Amino acid sequence: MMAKIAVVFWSGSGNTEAMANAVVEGVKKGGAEAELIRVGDFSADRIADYDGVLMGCPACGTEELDETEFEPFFAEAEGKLAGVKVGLFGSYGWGGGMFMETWTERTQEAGANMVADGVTCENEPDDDALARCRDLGAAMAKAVG
Ligand SMILES: Cc1cc2nc3c(=O)[nH]c(=O)nc-3n(C[C@H](O)[C@H](O)[C@H](O)COP(=O)(O)O)c2cc1C
Repeated sequence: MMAKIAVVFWSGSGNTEAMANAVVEGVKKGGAEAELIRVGDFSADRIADYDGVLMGCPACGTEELDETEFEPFFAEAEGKLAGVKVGLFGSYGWGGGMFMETWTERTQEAGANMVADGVTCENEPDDDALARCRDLGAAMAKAVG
C-alpha cells in the first residue's frame, strides 16, 4: 500500500496555503499519497493514522504559531509526535523566519524525526520557495518509502 502523508496547515491570507499545495505536489511526485487538511478539520489523535505529517503555519503573534487553531492543535500534538516523521513549513512577514527555530525545537523535543529542515519564505512564496516546498514533500515521501 502507498504511504499516506497528512499535510496539515493554517493560513490567514493564503501564503502558507500556497506552500502547502506545493508540499503536496512534492509528496505525490515522490511516490506517496498526500491529504491536504486545514488544521481546523484535523486533530492530534489522527496523527497515528498517517505514515508522516507535514505541518504548515505562518509566523503569528510575536514569532508564534497561530493562536486560534494551530497552537492549540500543536500543543496537543507535542504529546503524540514521538518517533513520527515530521516536516515543517510556513510563511513570515518581517522576522526572517525566527518562529521556525522555536517551532523546530519544540518538534524535536517532542521526539519527532524531522525529515528535513523547516521551509520558510517571506510573504507569498516565489518560484524558489515553491521549489523548496516541493523538495520538502519529496523528502517526506523518500523517508516513508
Ligand atoms: C496578527 C499577525 C501577526 C504576525 N506576526 C508576525 C511575526 O511575529 N513575525 C513575522 O515575521 N511575521 C508576522 N506576521 C506576518 C505573517 O507571518 C505573514 O503575513 C505571512 O505571509 C502570513 O501567511 P499566511 O498568508 O499563510 O497567513 C504576522 C501577521 C499577522 C496578521
